[in-house]
Amino acid sequence: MPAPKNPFKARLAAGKPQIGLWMGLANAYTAEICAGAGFDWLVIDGEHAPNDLQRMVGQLQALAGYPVATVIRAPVGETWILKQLLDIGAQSLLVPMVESGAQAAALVEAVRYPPRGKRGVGAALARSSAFNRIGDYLTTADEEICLIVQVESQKALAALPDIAAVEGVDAVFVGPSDLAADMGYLGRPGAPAVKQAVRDAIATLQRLGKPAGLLTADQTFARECLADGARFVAVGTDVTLFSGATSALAQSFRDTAPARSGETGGY
Ligand SMILES: O=C(O)C(=O)C[C@H](O)[C@@H](O)CO
Repeated sequence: MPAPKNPFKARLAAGKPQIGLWMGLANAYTAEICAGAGFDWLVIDGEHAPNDLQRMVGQLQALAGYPVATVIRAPVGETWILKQLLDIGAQSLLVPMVESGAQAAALVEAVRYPPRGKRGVGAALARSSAFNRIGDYLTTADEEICLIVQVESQKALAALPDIAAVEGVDAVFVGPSDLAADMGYLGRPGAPAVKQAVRDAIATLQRLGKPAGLLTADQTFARECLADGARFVAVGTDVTLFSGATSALAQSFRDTAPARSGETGGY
């Protein structure tokens, strides 16, 4: 019995665009709500959300029964955490702050078993092998791993051809927020210069035949990038949707309610 097929990787290979959502609420309950929304893929963010391994396992389990692909973003591209994420069952890994071909090649080694790589062999204990019930996991896992590297600095964009040329890098995610910061537009991922840099990167990746993706809550920009050839676009985050909606609802009554007299509680 082989490792499970990776639907995210399969859709990339088929050239089908995938619409996703970023999850930073870091819990299985809201992850399951997102799973039923109709997105093609969901990111469990291990970099900027309070996601530890136990929380990420819980979210993987909550999502397991739904027709949605899961991508886990590692906090950093280091072997020790990548092997743990793979062992808990992540098949698609998003690794931040990749800036060279050499760094990308080292990541490929980290997510592959010997002899093609250096991933530690712990499948006997791992959820990824269905706790050792997938008999052929060790010899079939590599093919179903999808390694997505993030380019999010000017240095990374300059190295984009080298990064994209690395065998084993399955896709490249362009990070508008960090790219903006690096370009001198901190907090302004929608600045024209940043948007152009993102679109140029997508065009380069299209030319190199490497799937490109990004995260943007700007739906117009998302559609522009899809038209440019982006293959996996996250169009929002659970945190900002939840935070924005709750604030808007509260404010809508603030505009009509009398000024509070300072009393508390007492519903
Ligand atoms: O640089 C980016 O953009 C990303 O990598 C996504 C952000 O980190 C995400 O957390 C939204 O701010």
